[in-house]
Amino acid sequence: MKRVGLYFGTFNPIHVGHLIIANHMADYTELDEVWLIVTPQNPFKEKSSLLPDYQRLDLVRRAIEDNLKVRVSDVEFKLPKPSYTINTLAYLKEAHPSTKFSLIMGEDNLRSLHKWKNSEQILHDHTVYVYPRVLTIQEKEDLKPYRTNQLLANHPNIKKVDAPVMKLSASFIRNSIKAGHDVRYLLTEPVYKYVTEMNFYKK
Ligand SMILES: Nc1ncnc2c1ncn2[C@@H]1O[C@H](COP(=O)(O)OP(=O)(O)OP(=O)(O)O)[C@@H](O)[C@H]1O
Ligand SMILES: O=C(O)c1ccc[n+]([C@@H]2O[C@H](COP(=O)([O-])O)[C@@H](O)[C@H]2O)c1
Repeated sequence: MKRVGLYFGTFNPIHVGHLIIANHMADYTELDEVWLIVTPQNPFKEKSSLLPDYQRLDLVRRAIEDNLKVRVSDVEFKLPKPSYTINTLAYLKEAHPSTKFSLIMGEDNLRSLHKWKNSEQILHDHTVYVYPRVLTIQEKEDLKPYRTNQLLANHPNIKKVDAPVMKLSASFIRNSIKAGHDVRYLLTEPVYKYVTEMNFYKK
């Protein structure tokens, strides 16, 4: 059975922080592949600087190039919105019956996992690979209850992975481009070239 870790994100744009995690999970854990699931624009959320779905997907394709262990998926583009992870998992399981799907998320997202639709079922049926994040003092405070929460702290399906930590976000990159800073080392070369050519995030 193939083991695939799903890494969900807006990827607006995909940056080296995302790629380091995806590659680490594919290379250092028992996962065979990592699929980057590009999340469509949430119809309930206004985001003026959000590139259209197909352009963010294109950037992810350019970023992973020919990496056989890190793939991209547009599965959520065709599914009902908003994209509940439980629905995406159900669709993927049906489409790929001989694949075992796991989730990949940062420890910051553990804070809100209990609010996800059918979160207990997700945790019961899937391994969740959790990587460390650089947390602000407030985020550390917010996480405290979950560190001591039995469901999450000692859950057999939560696997902590000591992946490299990089304090970088897509919003920092967008703001940097807008302000005219040099972001070439924060993106892969093909992504940097394309973002520059297309004048993305300049306004
Ligand atoms: N530097 C990073 N290292 C590890 N994980 C990251 C990093 N940046 C973002 N992530 C995580 O990767 C997932 C996908 O990232 P996404 O593009 O949605 O967020 P982002 O880069 O923080 O973007 P934005 O700043 O626009 O919110 C999210 O779960 C996010 O928490
Ligand atoms: O399924 C849910 O109820 C659910 C609720 C919130 C977030 N998620 C997933 O988590 C990803 C990150 O969410 P967010 O809100 O941190 O951008 C998002 O792309 C979804 O795949 C899923």
